[in-house]
Amino acid sequence: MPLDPQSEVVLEVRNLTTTISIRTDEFAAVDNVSLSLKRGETLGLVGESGSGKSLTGLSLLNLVPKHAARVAGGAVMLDGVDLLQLSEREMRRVRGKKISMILQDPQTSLNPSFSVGSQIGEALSLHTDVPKKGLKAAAVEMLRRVRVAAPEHRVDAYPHQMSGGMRQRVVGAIAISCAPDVIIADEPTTSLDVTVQAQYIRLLQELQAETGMGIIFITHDFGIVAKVCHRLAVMYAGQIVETGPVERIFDAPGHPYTQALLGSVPKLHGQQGRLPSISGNPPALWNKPKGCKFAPRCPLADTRCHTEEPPVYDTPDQDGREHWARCWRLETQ
Ligand SMILES: Nc1ncnc2c1ncn2[C@@H]1O[C@H](COP(=O)(O)OP(=O)(O)OP(=O)(O)O)[C@@H](O)[C@H]1O
Repeated sequence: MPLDPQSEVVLEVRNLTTTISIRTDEFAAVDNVSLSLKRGETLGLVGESGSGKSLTGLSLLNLVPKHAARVAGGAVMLDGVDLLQLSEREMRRVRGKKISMILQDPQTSLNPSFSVGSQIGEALSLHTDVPKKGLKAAAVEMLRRVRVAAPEHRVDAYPHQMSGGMRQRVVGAIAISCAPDVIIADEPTTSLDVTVQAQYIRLLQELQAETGMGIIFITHDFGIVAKVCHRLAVMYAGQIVETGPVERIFDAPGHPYTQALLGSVPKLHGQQGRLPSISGNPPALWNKPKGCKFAPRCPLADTRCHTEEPPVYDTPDQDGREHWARCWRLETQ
């Protein structure tokens, strides 16, 4: 789905840093992350396990697990307001209404003891002025919007009485019930089988076309990225190492990490592919290399890569669309 180039920016993240406490020390698991999202745009956040994708998503809603993590710096601008400056009480009003999250496992997002209708109704009553009497009818309407068959009956069902795909639709209904500007979808299809995955992705796209919401789509799966994302941000060891339009990154990845990830992945519009494994492991939080974080695994690294952190180099495409990567090799290009 092409994105209107005039589309306005809805979310702007600047220098977001989130630390994890280990004993008496704190380590940056999200390291100076900056990104932006336009209305109607889907931005894919990709990278290996542990690269900081989920923590980035949680930081945007100020939902990091407080016992272990802390948003230590940066700004998350939504509608001119820095969400990181809001009190927990103010933030509760924003969550769900302006920015929502869909998690990987619908089991953890739905309460097994309440009917799905009452859970959708609760979201609606928190953030909209639908009167109490009208909540059930509004929940039925939401279920219809996420293409749940026989919504008048399903509204009274409990989560365990539904299939995984249907539960994820209910989570989607809750997330969009208040027409948020931004949805963070963290591996929302991982627990679904391939056919249901495809249906769910189509649903998200349809809802996006209807509402113009921006989506940050966190995934391991480049097949899904090719289908749903307009732009990509590739994460490694807590940093974004490359950002650009999806086709551009598939055709001409700038960072050796992205190149390695794409190495054995089918081309755009090809069949689905998980991230292939790259030899070696990402660094531990407490043991990140001094220079480029990827240098120890990079086949192209030279001495400087091991000692000096590379800056960001812009390599826009011929239409001038933003594309950059954090790699010394781009210095001379
Ligand atoms: N609650 C926590 N306690 C301790 N460390 C954590 C916690 N949550 C995340 N981390 C650490 O922060 C880093 C980033 O984790 P994060 O879950 O954001 O990665 P990810 O890219 O989303 O991985 P995955 O794809 O496996 O979900 C990892 O090193 C992880 O071990």
